[in-house]
Amino acid sequence: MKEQPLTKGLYLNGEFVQLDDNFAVQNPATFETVGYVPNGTAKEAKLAVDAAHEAFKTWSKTTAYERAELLEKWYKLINDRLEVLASTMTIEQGKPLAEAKGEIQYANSFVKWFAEEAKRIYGETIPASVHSKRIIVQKQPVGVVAAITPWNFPAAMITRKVAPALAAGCTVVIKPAEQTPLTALLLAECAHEAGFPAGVINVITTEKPAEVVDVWMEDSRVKKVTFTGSTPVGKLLMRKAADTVKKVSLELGGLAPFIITEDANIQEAVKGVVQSKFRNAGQTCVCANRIYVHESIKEPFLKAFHEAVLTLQVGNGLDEKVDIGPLIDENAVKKVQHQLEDAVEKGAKLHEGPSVNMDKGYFMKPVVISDVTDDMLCMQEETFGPLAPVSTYSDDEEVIQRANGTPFGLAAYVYTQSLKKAVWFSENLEYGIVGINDGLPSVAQAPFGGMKESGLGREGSHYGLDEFLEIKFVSLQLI
Ligand SMILES: NC(=O)c1ccc[n+]([C@@H]2O[C@H](COP(=O)([O-])OP(=O)(O)OC[C@H]3O[C@@H](n4cnc5c(N)ncnc54)[C@H](O)[C@@H]3O)[C@@H](O)[C@H]2O)c1
Ligand SMILES: N[C@@H](CC=O)C(=O)O
Repeated sequence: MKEQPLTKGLYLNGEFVQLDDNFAVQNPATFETVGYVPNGTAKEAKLAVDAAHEAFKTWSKTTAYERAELLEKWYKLINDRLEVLASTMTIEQGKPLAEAKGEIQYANSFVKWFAEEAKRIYGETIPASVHSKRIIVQKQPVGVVAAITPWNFPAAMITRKVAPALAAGCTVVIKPAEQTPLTALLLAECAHEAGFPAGVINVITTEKPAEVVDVWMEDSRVKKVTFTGSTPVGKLLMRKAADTVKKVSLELGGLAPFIITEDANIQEAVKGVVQSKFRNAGQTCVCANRIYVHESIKEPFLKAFHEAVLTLQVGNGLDEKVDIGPLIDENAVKKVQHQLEDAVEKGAKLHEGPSVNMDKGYFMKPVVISDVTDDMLCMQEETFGPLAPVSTYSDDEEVIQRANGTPFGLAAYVYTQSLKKAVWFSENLEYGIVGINDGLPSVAQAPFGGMKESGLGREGSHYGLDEFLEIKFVSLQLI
């Protein structure tokens, strides 16, 4: 029997609210409508800030232990609903069910980590230069936080922001991506049942992102904006934040180099590059985008890489044999196809991928191209799809220059068996995250974020908590 589309309300001041105007959520694998959610407007955006501002007055005064307890309850409810959260994510976003479950666990690891970390928001005392004074440093929550998230990680990009914000004592207004609001609202249902007070968490779904987010950018009660998404939208928000001098964290696009040196273990490098390149059909900010292989191992690497790619199965993510689901929409498919055509026109060699027999859905087969040069589009702009361009290099100085020669600086990878090279590359790559013989470096306890135009600030770890805290210097004179 065909499932009925889910109908959900947006989450405002502790209630799920229906609106007359709703928009449809489409399954990118089948084009079916899988849900309807409210099309929030400036009105709901303002009501959300009113609620979050009011709730901040009491939430910010709770003890770290009280906040930790609620975060732990949220964690447990998310865990209990792992299956429904994952299947909802697969039908609205497309990623294979096993990957969706992995994302829910990854998302929940932030809730767990920050539940524990809430209790470790330590201040400091600093030796004063006169007998009569004491210098005390206190940390306090910044206030109402606006969190704007993308569709590629519909759960983890929310919890990576919201869990530390709540742990710090902030309240939040969230705008999930229009493609993936259902997962966000299920997370809100878990939070509601966990017992967070009304107004502490608000989720405004909308098909008009600028209308909602502009209200938050203009409102001086919103003290911080934390955004994950494309670099152009991130820059726009940074400009808008200037008027009220909001704190800003930006997790933006990448163009990750994946360097395989002459002494690398080729089988391990292939495993790592497949993991990094094709996770979420190539739609992750830290995906290998430019693969640089030392010229002396080009042939054995390409052969092993191509063989591995031919084993990948493309299809509907609900089918458990599937490794690669659909892309998010038609524009995503067009962008990757355009990069592929541009590369082949400029001389790249195509190594055909596995066959894909889907009559509907935004599917693309994974392909490898070799003889790639830096003037090709796939080496200059984020691909966000299953196209793997392989270029060769001859010495380390040359490849580091090519790897760093971009405005992006999110993640980079190096596969090598030489300790000296591992250290040299990790010190010279201008990237916020460097995976050495590791194609999957993201974890809750480590700082995630980019340099240059890939972003500002860090998420995850104790650094990610600092983003939601003000530092107050109290100068105490004993008179
Ligand atoms: N660095 C990271 O941690 C990280 C993680 C995931 C994704 N990303 C990046 O995100 C991008 C893919 O996500 P996307 O396509 O959803 O990005 P996007 O910038 O189009 O959208 C991200 C969010 O911004 C909202 N938005 C869009 N236009 C807006 C506007 N004018 N004003 C206010 N909000 C607006 C969207 O509705 C969505 O919620 C890629 O570039 C990827 O690298 C980065
Ligand atoms: N893939 C990232 C998120 C960006 O897309 C992660 O590992 O957290």
